[in-house]
Amino acid sequence: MINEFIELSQDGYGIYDQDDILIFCNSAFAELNYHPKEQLIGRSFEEIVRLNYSNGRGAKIDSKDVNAFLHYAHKMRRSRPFRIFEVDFMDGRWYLFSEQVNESRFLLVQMKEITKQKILQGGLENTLEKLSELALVDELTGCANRRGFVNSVENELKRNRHAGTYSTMALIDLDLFKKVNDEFGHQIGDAALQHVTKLATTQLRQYDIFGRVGGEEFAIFLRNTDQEIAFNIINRIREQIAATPLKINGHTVFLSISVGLVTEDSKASFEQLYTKSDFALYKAKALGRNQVQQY
Ligand SMILES: Nc1nc2c(ncn2[C@@H]2O[C@H](COP(=O)(O)OP(=O)(O)OP(=O)(O)O)[C@@H](O)[C@H]2O)c(=O)[nH]1
Repeated sequence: MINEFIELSQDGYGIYDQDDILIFCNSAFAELNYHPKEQLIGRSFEEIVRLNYSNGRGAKIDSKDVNAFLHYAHKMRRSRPFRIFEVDFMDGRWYLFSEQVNESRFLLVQMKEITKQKILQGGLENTLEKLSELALVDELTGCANRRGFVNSVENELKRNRHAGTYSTMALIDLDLFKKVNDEFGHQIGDAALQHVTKLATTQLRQYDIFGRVGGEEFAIFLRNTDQEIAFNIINRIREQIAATPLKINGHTVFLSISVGLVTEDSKASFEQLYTKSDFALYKAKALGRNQVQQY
């Protein structure tokens, strides 16, 4: 009875003896090895692999070197009483293989097709990756959004808590941005936000953290940077933005930024840095905009 069900099964079943000669297989196993049962039984595992490989069929062999693959497979087969692993085939199908060894070192192989599950899993992984990216990235400018910025800065602060170094946070707000939108329209306003992002990020070092933390508000975190150097970097960004108007659709849009900056030792929290730089930003606005003020 069990033999009848094994023969009917969609899963492939095969038994290799201690010399790795195939002594039994069902029809599904034969079909998965692209030969009738009679042509497979009596052949060794190695012969079957070589046969499929020479016909461009069977398991995808990463190294493109069938000898290296066989060397690896021989090492792994019977290395444990039970093994389970996934195999992708040259025709695009995926199989879950399991190998069971008995006391006489005979090996029972079971092959179950999992192509559908692999496709779903791949789609799900891609979607998850995109979703987590979306959660941290600002769609308009491509830089970190508020959450992405906070995450990165908090990780950095955690890493540097005991380093005894200085870090700087700068809060940037576009000046009179409402007028830009009112005069040129929201679309050009959006382009201005992209323009500012590009100008700022090209001035920054690879490990500086930049993000859009509000509608027309950006923030920069400079680790390991004392006040004077930080001021120079941020002021250069301010000068560059003031000197590089956005030219778009025949318009020239002049932009400037106000910046509040604070430098603290590595024990400061994100909230402390943010509150202090916001305070300095308020000062920069009150004193006439297009300037950097330090806390
Ligand atoms: N185009 C565009 N505009 C935005 C976006 N987010 C916020 N804004 C605009 O930014 C403007 C901010 O205006 P306010 O907060 O009044 O400040 P301001 O005009 O920049 O003036 P000051 O900050 O005082 O220099 C508003 O008009 C918002 O509509 C966005 O994603 N795209």
